Amino acid sequence: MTAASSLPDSAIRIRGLTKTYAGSKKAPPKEALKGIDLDIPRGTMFGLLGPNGAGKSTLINILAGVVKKTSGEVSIWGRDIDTRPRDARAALGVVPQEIVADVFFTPRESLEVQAGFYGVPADERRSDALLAALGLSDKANAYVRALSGGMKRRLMVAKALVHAPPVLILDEPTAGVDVELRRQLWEYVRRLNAEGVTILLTTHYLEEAQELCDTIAIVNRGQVVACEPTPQLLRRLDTRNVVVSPETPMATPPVLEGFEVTPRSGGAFSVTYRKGRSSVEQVLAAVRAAGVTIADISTEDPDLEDVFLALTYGDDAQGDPTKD
Ligand SMILES: Nc1ncnc2c1ncn2[C@@H]1O[C@H](COP(=O)(O)OP(=O)(O)OP(=O)(O)O)[C@@H](O)[C@H]1O
Repeated sequence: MTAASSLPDSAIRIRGLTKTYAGSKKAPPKEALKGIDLDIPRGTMFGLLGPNGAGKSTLINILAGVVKKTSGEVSIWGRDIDTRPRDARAALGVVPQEIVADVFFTPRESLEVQAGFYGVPADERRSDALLAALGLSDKANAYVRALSGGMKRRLMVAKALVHAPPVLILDEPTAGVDVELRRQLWEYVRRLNAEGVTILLTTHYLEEAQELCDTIAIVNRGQVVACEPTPQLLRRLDTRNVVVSPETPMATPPVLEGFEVTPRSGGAFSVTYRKGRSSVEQVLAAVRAAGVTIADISTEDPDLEDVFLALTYGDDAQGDPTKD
């Protein structure tokens, strides 16, 4: 057991976490999280990646204390969210997906109110330092409704940091954000991380996660399908698609042993292969061997859906003797 004075190895520790949303007359109950185990090491920049509806927001809302879990254990900075909810929340700053603007306050007032909410004593408040760090000093006394969308978003980052939490969650922080703001935001987040703040970032974008995060967990349909150091995960995701248009359009694409085949519009189909394991040449040979005459081909890099397919496919294929 760790001594009370030492820092936890895991900034966030999750075991067997499930969440089922109650159903209604119109909708059946929804099992949004199906038993999540996750350790987010202290000091890391951790990416939580998944498509729409994967369960990312549910997970984050449970951490933030706004959604009640169905079962499982969660601790933040070594503090159990069931037995020490206030302490657990105090260790966490959350920048939500949606911009929530306090229209009646100036940015400085907004930070002061938030600091008051967390019980930060007046002499420990750092509103001006945060405004400066996020490039909002000259807007300190402006009305929030006069700020641009990007400024409001930066103000939300500042608000999440008023109580100097050791763990910061950024939920889809760059959705709808322009390139320049994205760059500034990442620069600041990297600086925070270098100062020791553990960062948990959720995103739809593999590119964003791979650029920023040292570890990436992929969630799909309420389950963690991968959790690895970024370089290791990227090696596993080394997939490409070959899109084949046959001479005669095919309503049902051929079955190609060792490859994932997906129908495309117009009687075409795509074949997903691992660059490290196969080549376009081998894909084409397999297509021809299946009796297909090729009219045209193109290649494309995978999107997130293909990544999930590749990951799940890889798992299914493990130990499969037919696979070379
Ligand atoms: N309050 C709710 N009641 C019922 N079902 C819900 C509720 N909130 C979320 N869900 C369902 O739970 C599943 C997970 O949703 P969640 O919002 O956690 O996913 P997500 O990965 O955050 O997606 P997004 O990227 O779109 O925010 C989805 O099928 C969603 O429809």
